[in-house]
Amino acid sequence: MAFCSPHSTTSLRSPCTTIPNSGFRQNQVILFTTRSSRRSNTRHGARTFQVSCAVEQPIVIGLAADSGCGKSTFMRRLTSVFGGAAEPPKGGNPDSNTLISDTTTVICLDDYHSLDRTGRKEKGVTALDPKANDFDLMYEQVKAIKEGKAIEKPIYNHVTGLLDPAELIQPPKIFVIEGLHPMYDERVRELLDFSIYLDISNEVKFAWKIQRDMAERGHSLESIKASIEARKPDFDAFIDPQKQYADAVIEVLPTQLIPDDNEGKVLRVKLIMKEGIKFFNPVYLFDEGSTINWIPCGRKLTCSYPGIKFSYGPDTYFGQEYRCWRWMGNLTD
Ligand SMILES: Nc1ncnc2c1ncn2[C@@H]1O[C@H](COP(=O)(O)OP(=O)(O)OP(=O)(O)O)[C@@H](O)[C@H]1O
Ligand SMILES: O=C(CO)[C@H](O)[C@H](O)COP(=O)(O)O
Repeated sequence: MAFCSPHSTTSLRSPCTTIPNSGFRQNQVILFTTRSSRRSNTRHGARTFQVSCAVEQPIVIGLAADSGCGKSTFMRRLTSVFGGAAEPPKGGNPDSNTLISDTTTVICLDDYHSLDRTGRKEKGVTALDPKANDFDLMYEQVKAIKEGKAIEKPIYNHVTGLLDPAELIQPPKIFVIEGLHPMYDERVRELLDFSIYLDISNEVKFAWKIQRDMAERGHSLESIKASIEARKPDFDAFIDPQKQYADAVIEVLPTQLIPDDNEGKVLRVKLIMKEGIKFFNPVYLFDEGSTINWIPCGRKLTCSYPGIKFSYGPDTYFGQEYRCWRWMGNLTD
């Protein structure tokens, strides 16, 4: 939404600024001239008006999770909800981590790794360690986007493990920063309009990562397990604590409906939503504020064994008021 107000140029002392022809901008100044028979406020009958428009700032959303916890999967779904298919920047680096749709640009915070793969190995740090990341640049660039300015963002190349030349990112309507540390640095955190943490339990994380890294990335079971174990101390120290700052946390845990399930195909999901966030109304089931358990009868809804179970109700999380929506089971249709 844009708020526009017309002023005659003489009523404003501000100089006229030129605006680059790209993206969404704030404080746009548009000059236009009309012919007028009246001489007041005119030169040779021409009357000049200035329209200054405060255009909506990009909305900035942070999505945090460990590697292999479904950030890309979740973002693909979310950008399609916002509108348009998300694609890598056209004509750019084929290994770019960025996705752009009509409304939304998603950048991956791996692009702010200050140490490349060799550098991390030499220094004995993981990518989760803040020492391997440039938070000053992350802050400056997210702030610039929020101010409606384009940025030259570095690219971390996951294929080569090197830092590639920067890519140009224009300010979109919705700007999503996804990765390991969107809520780690207080300055970056303050810029977020909304934040989400995907809290995937170790059992589910193992199942998802093993299935993907063996099928798509050619890793062995042993190497995947070793990598998850090696990252665990830094995950606990630097990634997991960010969930206390999130406006919404999505916990994914193994089901309790099937005793000793180790397939990880039937899940238990808990959506924890902070109260009182601007523009965000926690979702609820049937009756706001109630707690509901529901097992569908099976005649109206098709669901395979073991069925599904919902509940909804108020909860506390890190000492704050939240609404909590729980889902257990599997809907097939
Ligand atoms: N909601 C889900 N239900 C079932 N499987 C999922 C879900 N989300 C993700 N997965 C599976 O988990 C694996 C990892 O997901 P994804 O690639 O989206 O994670 P990521 O956090 O983007 O990983 P990375 O940071 O390592 O690139 C994929 O194989 C995907 O199919
Ligand atoms: O935790 C990660 C975030 O996705 C990656 O492991 C990190 O970015 C390093 O990447 P790579 O293993 O490709 O060098």
